[in-house]
Amino acid sequence: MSKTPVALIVDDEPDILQLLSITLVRMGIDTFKAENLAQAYQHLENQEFDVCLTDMRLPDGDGIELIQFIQTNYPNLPVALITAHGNMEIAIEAMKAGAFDFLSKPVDLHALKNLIGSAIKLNLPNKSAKEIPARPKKQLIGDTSVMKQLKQTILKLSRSQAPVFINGESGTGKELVARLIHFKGPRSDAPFVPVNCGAIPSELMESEFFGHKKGSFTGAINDKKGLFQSANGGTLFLDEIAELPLPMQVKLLRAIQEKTVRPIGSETEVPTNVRILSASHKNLLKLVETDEFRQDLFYRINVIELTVPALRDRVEDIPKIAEYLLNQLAQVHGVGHLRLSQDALNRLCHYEFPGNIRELENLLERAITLCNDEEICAEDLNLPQSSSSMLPLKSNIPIGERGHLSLDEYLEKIETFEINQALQAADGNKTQAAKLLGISFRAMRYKLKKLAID
Ligand SMILES: Nc1ncnc2c1ncn2[C@@H]1O[C@H](COP(=O)(O)OP(=O)(O)OP(=O)(O)O)[C@@H](O)[C@H]1O
Repeated sequence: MSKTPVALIVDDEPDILQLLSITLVRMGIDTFKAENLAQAYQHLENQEFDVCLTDMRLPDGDGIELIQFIQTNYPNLPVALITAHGNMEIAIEAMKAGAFDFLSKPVDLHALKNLIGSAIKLNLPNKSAKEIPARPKKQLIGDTSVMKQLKQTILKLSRSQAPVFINGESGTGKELVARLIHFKGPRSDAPFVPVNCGAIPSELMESEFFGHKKGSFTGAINDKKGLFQSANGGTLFLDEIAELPLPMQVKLLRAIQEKTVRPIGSETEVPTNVRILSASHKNLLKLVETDEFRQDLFYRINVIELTVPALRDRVEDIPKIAEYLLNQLAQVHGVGHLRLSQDALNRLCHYEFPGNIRELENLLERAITLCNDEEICAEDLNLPQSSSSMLPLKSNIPIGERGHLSLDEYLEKIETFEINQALQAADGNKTQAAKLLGISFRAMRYKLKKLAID
């Protein structure tokens, strides 16, 4: 029989303490109560706990102190802060200090149950291999110190419910990092729902995120669940969050803050229990300064920021990553063992990789189809002539030789050239090509149409 979970509740108001205790006991959890920090420290010394709930204001200190104490002395114990309603600043401070999650007063029973459920799962013994749900097959390869640090941070963050913003150039592995945070944490048997914010047409965004009721607008022929509801219990990964139009940013902030959504055409709010992870290759703080991204949303999603380094900043990892990707590609293509010649490896280690690991993946995939035997040589890689080139997508349009062309025609020619180069580097993937060019998917779609590029 599994052991009964034990919770520590810390609050200086006896009524609240009693109420929380009764609620938890009804959920099958043993509780210990403390009215101040001193009592809490004493309980922690005498008893092992599975979860701790603490109020912010305590007679001999505050909840943040307790969170820090637990982080240092009992790092495996999930602790959540109970805050005054709407006090997001304190909630964010608590999560930065290592709190697993927070609850707003008056405590909502549904939210409390979800929180306790996730916390208890954290310390359950590892599931047997059979029980483990589909995990991401892909691994995060790399032994450089920056990658070791990243892996440790992922493990730590997987135990928390805090929103994480993942920054890094296109193709560095931001989505992979988000998946790992999800799959190593207590939400792993619920869905991980990735969404590319730059790829949803603005007019459909609200319905995509929050769902709609049948008949609520032309074309709404059925009830539709939104992404928040699809990710319920799990994680919603907002990729390219900088591409969200401002009106949508307001609605998203509200949904995150209130933990409810209202489908279009519905009278009622639906509670949601979703962890938000987000990513962008852009500098969000700069966008906040130019009023292109809302500051309040920025602070809400960026409680913890994680940077995935560019491949050129961890060159020592290139051989291992290349070998790993080659093995994966060999399986996909049904070919035997493949290896890189020393020459090919040298070329890769000297290449700039503007498209990072995704570009390496594309490049190896092309090389597999070109190579004659099981060894991939430097020529098969088809890298630009000058391997030390910092800009492999250099325009070959002579600047200053506009000739008879008008300025617009000349600029269009350069644009067409650069877009074709990016499409080639991204193996025809328009979303990736747009990222390489530093433009949104919408802008890319517009330009492809305008310039009649196939
Ligand atoms: N460290 C790594 N080891 C092995 N494979 C990796 C690593 N990092 C990324 N990859 C692989 O590289 C590809 C690109 O990664 P991913 O999609 O996570 O990047 P991204 O930063 O989210 O890209 P984008 O900005 O374009 O959305 C994926 O196939 C991923 O599995």
